[in-house]
Amino acid sequence: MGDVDRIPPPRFQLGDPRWVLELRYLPWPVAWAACFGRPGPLHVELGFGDGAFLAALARRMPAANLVGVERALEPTRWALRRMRREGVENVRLVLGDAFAALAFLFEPGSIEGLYVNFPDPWPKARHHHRRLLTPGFLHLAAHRLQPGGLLTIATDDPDYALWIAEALRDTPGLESVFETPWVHALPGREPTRYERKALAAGRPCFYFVWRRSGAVPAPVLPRIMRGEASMPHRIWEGDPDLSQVAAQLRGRLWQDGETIWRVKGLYRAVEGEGLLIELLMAEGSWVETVALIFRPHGPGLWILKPAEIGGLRPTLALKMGVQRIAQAIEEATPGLRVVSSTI
Ligand SMILES: C[S@@+](CC[C@H](N)C(=O)[O-])C[C@H]1O[C@@H](n2cnc3c(N)ncnc32)[C@H](O)[C@@H]1O
Repeated sequence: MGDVDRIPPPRFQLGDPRWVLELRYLPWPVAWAACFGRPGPLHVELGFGDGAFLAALARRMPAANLVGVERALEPTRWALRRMRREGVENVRLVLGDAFAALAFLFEPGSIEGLYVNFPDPWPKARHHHRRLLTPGFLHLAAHRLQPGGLLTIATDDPDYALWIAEALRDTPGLESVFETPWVHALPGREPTRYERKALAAGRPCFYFVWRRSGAVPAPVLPRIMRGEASMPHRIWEGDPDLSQVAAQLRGRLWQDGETIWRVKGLYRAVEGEGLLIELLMAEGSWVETVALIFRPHGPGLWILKPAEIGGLRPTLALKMGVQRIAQAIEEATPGLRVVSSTI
């Protein structure tokens, strides 16, 4: 057997603080001028893929500070290589979710140019909830742009383009810089990887360039626990029956004002005992899925806590979600005695 069961070491480690920043380790919001070592207009690309567009933009605007956000590791790795190879100095790459980055890393009215190139269209209606562009996202984008700042979106999916045109029209404080909601060519633009593919296949592209032209009301965002809040957890003494706990949790839904929690999935540990609880949380326009772990914590003790993955932040909704799951566990296991709790 030997090494078969061992997890291989990561092929690549991000740890290059000069270029790559991990969302979960950044202060909210980031003092970008300090991060770049100089003030400068902020330009942000969300979902930068291989980084070609970002690198070209950085060369075209040497005085600007450019931030790219991408949630997938592999493209971030390609982009990092590119920045090094091409000697690009005025770019920082953030590994994390674009919505979260926009919401928490950037001050209102701070971005001069925001770019979303070829966001995944998720054409099936039942997958629309996976789209990056939602009315809530566009509202947030408008709020983060400075007055006169530009939001540029490109897509080759005609259905998505129609949806985007309508959604932009409904977003407060934005207007198209053109007479029409989109144009089919933007001269001088560096085509992205997806754009090249679309153009090579003869698919027309739709380019939206919308300006922040008016007031934008503050969007509803998750409330963050301030101060020295520790991640919510609870420890019990007792002997829970995991089947009972799972039965108590399966499909549960809770609502408190604007916040909704739903148990999306339950997974039993393959080795040892334990449950992984997938919890969907929606607060205002913010929707995220977190994983909570319920497992033994020393002899006779059990712990419920968020899993340390996915750039979790101590939001109030997370704390209240852990509270609800803890209550359900206690309902399923009458003999449990709380030993310690931060919820
Ligand atoms: C269709 S690709 C387009 C890549 C590149 N912009 C281009 O035009 O070639 C969409 C990219 O957005 C990234 N992405 C999708 N949803 C995201 C999110 N919520 N946060 C950050 N990146 C995201 C994907 O990982 C992928 O790299």
